[in-house]
Amino acid sequence: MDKTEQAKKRAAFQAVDEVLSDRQVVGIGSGSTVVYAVERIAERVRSEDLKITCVPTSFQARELIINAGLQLSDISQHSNLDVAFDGADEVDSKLNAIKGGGGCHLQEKIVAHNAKLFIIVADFRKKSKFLCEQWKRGIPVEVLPLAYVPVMKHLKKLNGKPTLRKGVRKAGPVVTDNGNFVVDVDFGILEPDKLQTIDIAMHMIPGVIETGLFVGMADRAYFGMEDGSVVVI
Ligand SMILES: O=C(CO)[C@H](O)[C@H](O)COP(=O)(O)O
Repeated sequence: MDKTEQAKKRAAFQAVDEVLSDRQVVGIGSGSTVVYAVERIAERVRSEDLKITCVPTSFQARELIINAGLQLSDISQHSNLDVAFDGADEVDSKLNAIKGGGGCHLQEKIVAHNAKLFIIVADFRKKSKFLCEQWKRGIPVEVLPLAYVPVMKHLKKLNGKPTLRKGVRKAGPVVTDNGNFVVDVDFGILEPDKLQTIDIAMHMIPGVIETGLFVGMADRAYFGMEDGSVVVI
């Protein structure tokens, strides 16, 4: 396992060990770091006989839950979650985050918003002072397919540089689990006090379904560092 994978695993394991307790309803995020959180939840469920109910944020999360033998529910049956564990593309020093590198931020945001605790697990590459310092792909925005052209026009008026996300093997745009497109918008480096204004402005554009800016949502972030430590903010 390389250094980055080890860092992801350490962060996820420590977060689950410190936060998870019996009889919780737990949101399961998406991406590669959350895989380790699910691994640790499943280990603890088995060894401590915990009663944990899991709410997925994506097709991937649903499969992770099922394959780990955990109890699967959904947000309509369990809309009051105790905690949600999720990865992030970048986290600033005030715990604001960019999510949606994997295109799952709509369901991730719904689950995080309905959780008492929202815990981010990530490796050292995701820890920044300001958002978009290291993450150069822009803010992921989920967009209604028929509206992507006018939405991109209006994102440019906000001084953003929008790009329609294209598939790697698939010809044409990436389609989310919800049947929508993703537009990645580059606004340059974003200082914490600018985030809410820009997020509200994007939400005001008809056709924008959800942004990957998670402003003031995270309660804690666990970063696996290169030196083997875990930094918690
Ligand atoms: O927001 C996400 C998916 O929509 C992921 O949590 C984010 O992309 C981080 O993924 P990884 O843990 O693989 O770095």
